[in-house]
Amino acid sequence: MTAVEARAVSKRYGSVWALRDCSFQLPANRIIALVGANGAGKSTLMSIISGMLPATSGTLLVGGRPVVKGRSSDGGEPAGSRVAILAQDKPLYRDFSVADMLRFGRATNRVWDQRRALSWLERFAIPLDRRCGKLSGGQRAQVALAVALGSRPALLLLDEPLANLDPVARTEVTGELMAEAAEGDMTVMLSTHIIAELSGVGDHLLVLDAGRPVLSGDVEDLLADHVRLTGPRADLPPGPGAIVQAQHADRQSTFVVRQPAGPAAAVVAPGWTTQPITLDELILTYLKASAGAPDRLEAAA
Ligand SMILES: Nc1ncnc2c1ncn2[C@@H]1O[C@H](COP(=O)(O)OP(=O)(O)OP(=O)(O)O)[C@@H](O)[C@H]1O
Repeated sequence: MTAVEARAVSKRYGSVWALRDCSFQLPANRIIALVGANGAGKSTLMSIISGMLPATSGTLLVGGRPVVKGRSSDGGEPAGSRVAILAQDKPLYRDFSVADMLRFGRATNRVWDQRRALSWLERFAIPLDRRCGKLSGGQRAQVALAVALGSRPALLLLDEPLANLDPVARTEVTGELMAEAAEGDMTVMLSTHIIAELSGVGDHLLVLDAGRPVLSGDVEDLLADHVRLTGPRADLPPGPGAIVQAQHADRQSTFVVRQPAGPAAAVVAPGWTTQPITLDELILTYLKASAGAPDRLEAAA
């Protein structure tokens, strides 16, 4: 099942291309990590997926249905294409109590699951009678998450939502979200520019660089498919596969290679060693490779 499909989606703000010809498919009921540097286009992509922002060109489908700008999350669409977005600024009414925010959620969403919202708040010990303006940044993030979860989205978009959480809370939140996704009726897409935040979080990866997807896939598959080969200086690695990165010193060459049939295809030629690659290394390798590509995005049309 596909949660989100992008077909040649581009977005231009004036003369700046924020997204350029993005095509990808993201599987349903998973945690998708959307990774990219500042300005890579993550917020823009999430805004388009949520229907808040129109694409300049291309088509985006959620749950198989094209996203139409302005369609609200309670606009009557089928359950499979309901989207909730938690943007960086976490809109909460400062004078509302936490309980008021849940009432607000119930009043503004056609579908509302009070039990789900309440149990999230209980899980993180957020006092219902406290005014939102008196909550810490991390607690406000939890309230916003509870309201988003209460709307029972098929797709929950979290735009750098964990920034205000301490490391313990962050691990707990992502663990709970993974459990909710594993129950089978919600896909979570969370964006970050901090690769270290990712470990153990996303099980599917989408890496954006300067508005283009440079890597997408199941994290385990990606890690299994890539290998680092080090050996005597050579122009090409000693086996099949696409070269993602090549580095040469006087007497030694190192290649990161994407192999056609997983690590079983690794050819260990005399003098060569193979090493697995970590998730951080994999992402950085693709970002570096993309930065060296000739058609970088800065050029405005
Ligand atoms: N409203 C806007 N008007 C003009 N340019 C914009 C606008 N919003 C974003 N941009 C530009 O589009 C590009 C992508 O921005 P976007 O906010 O989507 O990136 P991001 O990956 O979410 O970045 P960050 O991690 O810093 O939040 C950047 O070059 C940004 O300056």
